[in-house]
Amino acid sequence: MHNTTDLNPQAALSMRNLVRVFGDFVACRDISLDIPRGSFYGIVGPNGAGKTTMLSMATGMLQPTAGQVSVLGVNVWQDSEKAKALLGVLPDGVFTFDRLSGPDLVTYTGLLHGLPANLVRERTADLLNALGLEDAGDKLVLDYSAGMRKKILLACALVHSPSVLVLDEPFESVDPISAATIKEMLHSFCQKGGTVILSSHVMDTVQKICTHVAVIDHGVVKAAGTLSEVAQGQDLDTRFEELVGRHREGGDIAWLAPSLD
Ligand SMILES: Nc1ncnc2c1ncn2[C@@H]1O[C@H](COP(=O)(O)OP(=O)(O)OP(=O)(O)O)[C@@H](O)[C@H]1O
Repeated sequence: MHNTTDLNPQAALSMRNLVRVFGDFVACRDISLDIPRGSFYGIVGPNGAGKTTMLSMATGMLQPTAGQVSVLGVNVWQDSEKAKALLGVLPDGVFTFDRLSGPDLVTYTGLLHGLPANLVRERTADLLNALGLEDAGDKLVLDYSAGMRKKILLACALVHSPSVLVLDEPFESVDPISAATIKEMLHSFCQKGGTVILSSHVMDTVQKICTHVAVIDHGVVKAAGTLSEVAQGQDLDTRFEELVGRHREGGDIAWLAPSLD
């Protein structure tokens, strides 16, 4: 039994009292969450709720103002090299080396992780093929479509075969056939004992593929647990609205109408 104030070394990802302040704005306010190993964990919340901020702190990309986080018992901010080897991260809209071709970007990422060149070559080919990017050839990532860009960054997150995947909106802009392939890939990764944490705005996707879910709003965890614990017998969409309670009146903007003359 672990003290709830301590990081939980059994968890895939354990966060304790994470806080992030930007100027005088508190984006994350005292977030504590344990993500069980082998779970498929959905993070949902309205725009600006703090999901990306939380995941960035949890993956060593954004320094917390306060709090602790560990991945499989390794402290992310004290032992960052070891932690980063365990993590595969698809960040939301950050800078990448986009003047490289897709295959070069994945290869470069694999080599940075210290993998041997022949293994990187094989894995790069497998990933491009599985994600339907084999025809992009030498096109620079800069010239990729939004969905292609998402998929090549996913390939970069997977190339070193991490144990815990943290994916910020992995299906955004991705076509339905590629999305189905990615879901299958992630599902099989979980079945082998891997952990997937993803943020999404699509409740239907979360309801269909996730085992667990956390609802974040205004920088705090409103509810977290298995899907059925959080949904409490309701549709996840309905429960979400109930938890964040934010349906706004004013959907009818009087001047927003086609000109009929
Ligand atoms: N670098 C920054 N400087 C100032 N404010 C920031 C910064 N990064 C994030 N914020 C603010 O923190 C809040 C949470 O942002 P965050 O990107 O974590 O939300 P989110 O839940 O991921 O939203 P979305 O669903 O729209 O992607 C927002 O109000 C945002 O403007």
